[in-house]
Amino acid sequence: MDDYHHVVACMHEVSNLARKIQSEGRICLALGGDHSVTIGTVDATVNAHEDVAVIWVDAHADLNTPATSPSGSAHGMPVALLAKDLADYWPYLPGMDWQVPKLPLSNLAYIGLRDVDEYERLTMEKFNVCAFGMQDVESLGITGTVELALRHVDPYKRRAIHLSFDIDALDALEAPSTGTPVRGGLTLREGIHIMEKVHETGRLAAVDLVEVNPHLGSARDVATTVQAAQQLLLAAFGHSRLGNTPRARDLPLTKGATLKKES
Ligand SMILES: NC(=[NH2+])NCCC[C@H](N)C(=O)O
Ligand SMILES: [Mn+2]
Repeated sequence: MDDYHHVVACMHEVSNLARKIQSEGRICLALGGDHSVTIGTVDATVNAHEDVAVIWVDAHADLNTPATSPSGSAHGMPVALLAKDLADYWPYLPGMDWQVPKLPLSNLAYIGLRDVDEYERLTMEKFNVCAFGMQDVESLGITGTVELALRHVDPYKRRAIHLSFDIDALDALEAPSTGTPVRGGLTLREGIHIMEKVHETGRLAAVDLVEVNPHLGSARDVATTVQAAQQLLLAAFGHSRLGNTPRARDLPLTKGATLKKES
């Protein structure tokens, strides 16, 4: 692919901004768009924190290099570019001098895989990458899957967590407006469960919600996809399906009503 270095150069800006947000102690949210935005956002997370775990929820592994990619698409490559273990597999690309691959593949877990290219498979086997494909979600259930994924990437419960969620991890019925949809995926409920459990750790540092493309599909497809993305994000940021207690913990009195007994 000839213009990958342009993408990488733009991602320098994204990384700087995302790093600033995280250094202020805020959770960085990136909405996309192309999954290659993670070249900037994950770079920021690994530089803003000592020790980082990545949960990558996706139908695809996004683990190609220019030498292995069947499509040449940048969104199929970000994990390979970020991975420390794969540094030697990249040629020198002008514009990417700022980017140092720092993420150990052992700190990453995939959830939702069901469309993995041959060389991505080979890479996963060679580097023993932790991956929960849809078969695993079927046999372990989503609760077991998330528990094991978190235990793998963050065994001592002390790492900052970067959660990268490609909307195509959801079944194409749940999120049709995306560029590379694959049937047989997660339900929205399973996606929400992942978000809730990662939120519960209290160590969420950054979230990407990507590959939402409102230019694809009918108006109904777009509404379905955008609503799914909204539900996922609410869950990631602490919205409870059972309701959240208001910050002001007192129940307001209706005008004219008086409390007879202190409760
Ligand atoms: N973020 C995505 N939607 N990635 C899809 C990648 C598809 C395919 N594996 C490729 O490398 O071209
Ligand atoms: Mn992806």
